[in-house]
Amino acid sequence: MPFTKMHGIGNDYIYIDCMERVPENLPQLAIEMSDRHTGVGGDGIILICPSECADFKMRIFNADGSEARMCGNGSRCVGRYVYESRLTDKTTVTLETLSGIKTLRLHPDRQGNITSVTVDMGIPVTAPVEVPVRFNAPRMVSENVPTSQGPVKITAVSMGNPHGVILVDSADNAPVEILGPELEHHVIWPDRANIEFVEVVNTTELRMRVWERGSGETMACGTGACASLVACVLNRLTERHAIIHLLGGDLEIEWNPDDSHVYMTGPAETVFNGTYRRLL
Ligand SMILES: N[C@@H](CCC[C@H](N)C(=O)O)C(=O)O
Repeated sequence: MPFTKMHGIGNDYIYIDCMERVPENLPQLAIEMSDRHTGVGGDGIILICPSECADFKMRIFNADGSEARMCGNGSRCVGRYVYESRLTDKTTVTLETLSGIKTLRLHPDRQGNITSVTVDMGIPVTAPVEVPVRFNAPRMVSENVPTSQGPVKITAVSMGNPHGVILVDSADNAPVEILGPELEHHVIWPDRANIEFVEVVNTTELRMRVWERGSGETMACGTGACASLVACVLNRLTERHAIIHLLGGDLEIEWNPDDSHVYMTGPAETVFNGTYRRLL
């Protein structure tokens, strides 16, 4: 089975062209291929499929085999893949996902390589929640958040998939590996969640680390970056247009006041092509 390894600022997935045929047992395939010791290695797999209502359809499976509804970094890579594989010659591409149809604007350079992609991520859905978990963490930014024993203030944002955004003094020192898995599985979420730890640098810059549902800490999360900006705007901490610094690089996010859509711009990189032979 041919595949292409791609990443969006270090959020790496294995892309499988399913325009002709879809492999069997996708959750198990995602677990096998994503394994960084015994597989190809990645944060999950992404299938590029035909669509009846858009130019293409994207399906994403996390490294633990769970299927997600949307992937920001993945959608940019799908844009680059379909253009550079000549599956389309359009630079505005519609992409069906489990959370609706997204529009991708591809930005080719003079050689025709797609250096960056802007994705219309749609309208976010938000809710503030308080979660009573215990943690030993640096002091949180918000005055509402007590110290080590008390509730954590979370802004819950759906970008088509669920996110819990927590404000921290320092992204570097955030307890991502301790609080991340605890909050991912907290009972407040009907189907787990992605957890973002966000440091406000200034009104147009954030630093963010993420614990992703089904994949653990990753280098970046596109939907998470969008959710973080939305949470910061709602908490009156930033403007509606900001640069989000993640472990793997930067994303530009805008929450447009006219249409209320969130727009994400960033790179998409191809790493290598390969062939995978399933042994089981
Ligand atoms: N890394 C992705 C999000 C992938 C899905 C997520 N782990 C989920 O389960 O919702 C992104 O760039 O948005």
